[in-house]
Amino acid sequence: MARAFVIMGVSGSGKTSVAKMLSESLNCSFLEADEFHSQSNKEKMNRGIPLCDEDRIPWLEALRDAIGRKLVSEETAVLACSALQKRYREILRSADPDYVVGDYDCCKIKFICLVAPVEKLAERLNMRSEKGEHFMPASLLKSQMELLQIFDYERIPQIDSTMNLQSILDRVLNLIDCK
Ligand SMILES: Nc1ncnc2c1ncn2[C@@H]1O[C@H](COP(=O)(O)OP(=O)(O)OP(=O)(O)O)[C@@H](O)[C@H]1O
Ligand SMILES: O=C(O)[C@H](O)[C@@H](O)[C@H](O)[C@H](O)CO
Repeated sequence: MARAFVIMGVSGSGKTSVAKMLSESLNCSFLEADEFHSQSNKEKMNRGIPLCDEDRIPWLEALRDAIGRKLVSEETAVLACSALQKRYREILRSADPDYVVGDYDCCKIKFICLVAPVEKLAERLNMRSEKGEHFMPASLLKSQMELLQIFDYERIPQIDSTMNLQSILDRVLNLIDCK
């Protein structure tokens, strides 16, 4: 059965790195949420201004549609996406046409959250910005951490993202039972 695995978490938690490796392991498509942001969203973040729901909702809807297209064609996909709030994840979950709100076990959209201490995340983001590799500044970490909200009943596994990437991947593969 095709599923969509969403590697989620705040900026710098390693979503892109882990999701790419996972898609290679599963030999499936990789979707990068950053590539779905409008230019104005990226410029806003680059100026150190957190996005608001008005900025995020069309972006999440575009991601939902992209996941939906994969599922319709019976393709498994891996998505790297912050998905910080439950209401954002609900938009992504609705890519599964059979999703009944609250029935997380049956939903074909599965979330795995990467977590790390803020100091570690800031270190990574500062290093990345110095190299000019990304639009996201470390100054947005506080707002990202404040927004991250996971409810126990969603049963979203959390993985310590300070481990090396291979160990994180092994953990993810064990969790999704696809090894
Ligand atoms: N487990 C890890 N060990 C060492 N470095 C890591 C690890 N995970 C990520 N990094 C490094 O941290 C930086 C951020 O990683 P990555 O882009 O994958 O995170 P992200 O969550 O996708 O960030 P963003 O949401 O800002 O795009 C990169 O330079 C990456 O190489
Ligand atoms: O929801 C958000 O605030 C944004 O999507 C950010 O999380 C960025 O996209 C990403 O983390 C930076 O690459």
